[in-house]
Amino acid sequence: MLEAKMNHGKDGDEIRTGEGSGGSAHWSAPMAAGSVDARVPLPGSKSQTGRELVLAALADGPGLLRSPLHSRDSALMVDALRAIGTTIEEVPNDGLYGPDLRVTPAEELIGSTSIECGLAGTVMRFVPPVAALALGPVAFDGDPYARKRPMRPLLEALRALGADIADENRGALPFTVHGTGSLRGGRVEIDASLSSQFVSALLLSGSRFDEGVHVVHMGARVPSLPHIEMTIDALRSRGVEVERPAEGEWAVGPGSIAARDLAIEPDLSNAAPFLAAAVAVGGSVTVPGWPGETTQVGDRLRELLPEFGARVELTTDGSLTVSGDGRVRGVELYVPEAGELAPTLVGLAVLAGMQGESSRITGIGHIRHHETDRIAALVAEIRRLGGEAEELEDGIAIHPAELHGGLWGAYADHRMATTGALIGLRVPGVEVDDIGCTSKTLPQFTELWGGMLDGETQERRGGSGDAGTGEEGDLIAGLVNHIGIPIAKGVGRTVGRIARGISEWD
Ligand SMILES: O=C(O)C1=C[C@@H](OP(=O)(O)O)[C@@H](O)[C@H](O)C1
Ligand SMILES: C=C(OP(=O)(O)O)C(=O)O
Repeated sequence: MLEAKMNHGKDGDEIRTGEGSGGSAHWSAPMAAGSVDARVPLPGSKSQTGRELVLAALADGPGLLRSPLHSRDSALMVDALRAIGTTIEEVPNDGLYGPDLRVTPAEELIGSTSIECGLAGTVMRFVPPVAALALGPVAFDGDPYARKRPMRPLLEALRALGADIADENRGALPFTVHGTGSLRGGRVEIDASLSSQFVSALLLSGSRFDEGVHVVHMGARVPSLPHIEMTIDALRSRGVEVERPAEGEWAVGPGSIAARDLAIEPDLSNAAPFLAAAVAVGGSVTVPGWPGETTQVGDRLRELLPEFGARVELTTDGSLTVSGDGRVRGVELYVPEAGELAPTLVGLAVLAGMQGESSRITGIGHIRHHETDRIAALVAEIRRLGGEAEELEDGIAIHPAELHGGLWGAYADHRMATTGALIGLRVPGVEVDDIGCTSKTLPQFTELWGGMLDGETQERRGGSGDAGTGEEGDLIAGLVNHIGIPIAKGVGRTVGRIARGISEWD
């Protein structure tokens, strides 16, 4: 499994611009020579993997996570839970993207350890309540920008529930949770307007608090509500009753969390740039394994991409196909629930701007607190390539403009990096400064992106083998076709490369 050792910017100064944030070489974003035609199977959901790891560590017996995500964020979560005594073992499977995980909860969670959060919001928010249940101090720290991400409302809520926390950076990383083996719990007021993860964090561990937890949101709009639905869903599927006493309130009673053997869905938010590619350059992209029912916010792409002019089809065998004709319409979108998708949506809006159309994407003020200030970063990078973008208090406006090539800063943010790749499909000479930061949730990004475009090359060449070295990939594509998940040969080759490379990732 990928180890959590890629600390983008960890030893350097705070990452402010995209230039050289991670130390990896610039990546020339490939331009599309024509339309795309590819199937792109994606690894597991970051958000589900993180939740299910936490719940499995707190459960009443050993459990299994099938086809989990293996990426920097998930590795950090695994390491964090191991550090406080959880046993997590890899179990080989037949999947494309790494082993299953068997999780055996600790008899007693232990402290006197430290936890590296990297840039993972899920680790820095979901693990501190678990650490309060451990015996002894647990010190948390993360990447330079992680120290800027809001923590205060959660730390204050945990204190109000009985936790002892020392936060030398006053409301941000680094801080130390002095666990005592239990937490009183009860009713707590919290302002979750900066991140839904504060609510999810309290609910995930809440049933292990002596009095359970009753979370009362006090403040402006809570963003990313589907992620709270995902938390509730995950808890209910493990026998934890979750109530909603009123709007903006969630409660779980004290009790146990059932151990489970479950499968993680593909990451539908990571599907966004791939599906958007079909809108950007025309043709079609299919993501297999699309769940018929899901709480993942990426499912909203089925309504959001048609706003740009795409056609979307979800087949009964669970494949989502997005098709376009290369014309990208401007949009007016208000998407507080889908901040995670916003960088891709903005990328498409930029391409619409190149076709003379204006767009406004609002309801996303909270993405200033994601891996970087995404509103400032997107506007700065779009302008750097000659685009016309404007920061709004709660979003971004894009105006018609031609773009030219140049450096696209990723700010150590995986979704900034993939947005640079998306724009680079239509703008020659886009260089992403730190494509390596896609390892946060999708270490295979460049291979899958190249494979998607190889599929396009194959299509233009009439489907014959083209790259000369693709036998193994063709074999895998053929095999996977045989078991019912057809993929383009180019992607098959990619998966072949990934399969060969898995043991080299760490
Ligand atoms: O709970 C989760 O897994 C997440 C919640 C959301 O955070 P915010 O509420 O901070 O937007 C989302 O953007 C993030 O990528 C993952
Ligand atoms: C906001 C994101 O991540 P995190 O879980 O670190 O908050 C994201 O993946 O877009």
